[in-house]
Amino acid sequence: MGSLFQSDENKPLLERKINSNTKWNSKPFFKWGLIIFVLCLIFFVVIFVILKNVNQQVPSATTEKSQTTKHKLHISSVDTTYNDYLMQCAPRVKCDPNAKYRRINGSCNNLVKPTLGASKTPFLRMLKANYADGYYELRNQTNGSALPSARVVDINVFLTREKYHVDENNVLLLPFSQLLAHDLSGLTNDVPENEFNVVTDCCTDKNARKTFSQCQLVVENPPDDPVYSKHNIFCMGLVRSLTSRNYSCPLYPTTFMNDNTHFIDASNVYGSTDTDARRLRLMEGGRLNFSIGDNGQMFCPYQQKKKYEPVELQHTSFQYDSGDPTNGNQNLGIGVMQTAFLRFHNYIAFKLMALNPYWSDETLYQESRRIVIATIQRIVYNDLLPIIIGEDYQQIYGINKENIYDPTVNPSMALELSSAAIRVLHAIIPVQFNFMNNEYEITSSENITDWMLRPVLLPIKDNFDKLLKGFLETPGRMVQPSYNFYISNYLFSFPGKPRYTGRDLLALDIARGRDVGLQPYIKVKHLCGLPLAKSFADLEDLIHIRDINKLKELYHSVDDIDLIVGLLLEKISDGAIVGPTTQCLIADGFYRYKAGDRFFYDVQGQPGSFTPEQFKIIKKITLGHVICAISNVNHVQKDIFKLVDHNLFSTSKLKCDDEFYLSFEEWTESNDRQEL
Ligand code: HEM
Ligand SMILES: [Ca+2]
Repeated sequence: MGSLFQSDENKPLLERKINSNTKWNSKPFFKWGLIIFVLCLIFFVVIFVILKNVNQQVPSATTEKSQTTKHKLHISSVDTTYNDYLMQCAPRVKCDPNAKYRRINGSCNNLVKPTLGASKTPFLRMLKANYADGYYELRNQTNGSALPSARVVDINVFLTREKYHVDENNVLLLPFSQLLAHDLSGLTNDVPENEFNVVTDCCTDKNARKTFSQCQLVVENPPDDPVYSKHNIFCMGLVRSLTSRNYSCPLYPTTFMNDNTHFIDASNVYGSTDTDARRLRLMEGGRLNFSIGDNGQMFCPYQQKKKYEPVELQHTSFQYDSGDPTNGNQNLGIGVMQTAFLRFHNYIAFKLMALNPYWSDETLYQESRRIVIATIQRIVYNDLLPIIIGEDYQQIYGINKENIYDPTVNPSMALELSSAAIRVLHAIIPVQFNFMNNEYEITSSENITDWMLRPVLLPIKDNFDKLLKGFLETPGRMVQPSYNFYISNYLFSFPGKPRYTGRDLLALDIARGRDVGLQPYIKVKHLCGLPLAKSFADLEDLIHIRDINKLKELYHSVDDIDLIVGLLLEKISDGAIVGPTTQCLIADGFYRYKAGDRFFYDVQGQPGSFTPEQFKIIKKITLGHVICAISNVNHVQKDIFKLVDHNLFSTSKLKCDDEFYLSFEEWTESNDRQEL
């Protein structure tokens, strides 16, 4: 031992100096050395355990590494096939870094990876795809047996206890959220056709399931189905989604492409391809093309007859055209929103033209578009998200901060979000829409499911205004563990045919999660930093024991529960309208769509940034301004998504004429000459 310390001279200088300054002899030094050694050992063990835990929380990507963590709550997402997509399929894109306006297809937002967030690029995955064959076949339970039928899950867990709890929010929350959903996400059905180009119904066509892989998503209705069995309807002919293979881009594991731009950029108003955008433009005064309704009001243009139409669209007399016509026509609510933002665009274009008579059609179009997009982004982050995930959560997550653009953030939509978490809001779909006049009288009501894919009611008389008024004045349905009875049974029933020819939206959502290969609920919950459930009993922290017991009867293991099923059953978090895992997934997504968007309205120092004076105006625009500008509704509430009884709180109703005047003076050319 002594000899060890005799060779002290060979030690590094610093250490030797310390030793020389202390009067340690070899014995205490040995003692301290041992202590330091033990402390180091403990330190390394702790680090090892932490790292192991982190690895378990975020399973490694198949092809690409995790993104940097931006905040302690942020999910380190995996981006499974984006690099493969870049190498094998991405088109070459040349960007102009000085371009002032975002491109229609979303490319060139990120100047390093120009296709990030563009339309027809892969959805992001937070966790690896979960398929039986690791590739495409729908997942099985952990014991190898098939998952329970999605319809059976709905009937047993949700449908039988369907009650209608009303909310303090109004119905407007629904169509605006839906408009947003289809701005961000566009998964397309892979509709099978036979050799005569006739669309095949995967349920009724006996051979279809053997012939077409698309038909694997058929959902079996149980023999004791409360609605369908007495009419001898034993299945729902759902079809799988288009994959990258349909875009001549064979990626492994199966990759789904977003048909819309991933950004919040009103792509469902303007289109996600240049061809669509051009078709939708009037090419005059910067305005969008439109049609005229009964009373001379402006509506979306009619859709030109397409050669091929999915079966659902064939039974309608006419369809409106828009940036996402399939979803834009889906129900009267989203139809109102599509119309509202088309009108708002044309309203702004008209105002800008009055201020700048010499501006070209292109400049008027792009400037109006830029203001419309900024308006939508502002409503989402200022008014919508605080209701959905809660203001505090939004603050903690860092979503509220201005000017947070970071080119390393991937702005893509995650499948966990689009095919599960956002769809939790399907629970707020009411049964009916009320038509209301400015005297607050309900003049009629229509079942939403009776008018799916049939926007024919919209342009009749003053229906548009009355629907909008009805949205503002009718209490919404609270998020709860069920969808309403109609949407759970009569979705897309054929006009003229009985309602029971329809489908079940909740079963469809469960099936869609399986189609895109989502991991089960507990894995995603754990990814959000919540405890990993190892048994059904462990679910009790967030799910009611009564529901756990039902899940036990349906699923073999806690590890088999479908994501959306768990999300819908979770206790609602304080200050939010959704549970903690949904909150976490939504927060993650909306952090991306902001921090990953170079053209986000509050980003400064970019060619597309608003001038400080323009920015001040943008910050004043609310959904109230939009409604007042584009409709005959004459009063709106300040908290636009809150239900305010006009009898009790007449002062909280603001008069459109007085309160919601919009001026775009800051866009006059003399003020903004360098930028235009
Ligand atoms: C009356 C209102 C609504 C109806 C009838 C409705 C119905 C539907 C249907 C039928 C689908 C396609 C399901 C599939 O094949 O996978 C869908 C998809 C979707 N819905 Fe809704 N929905 C409504 C409102 C909402 C709302 C309020 C939200 C929430 C923000 C929402 C979010 C979504 C999302 C994110 C998708 C997936 C979009 C995609 O990736 O293509 N929906 N909805
Ligand atoms: Ca978009």
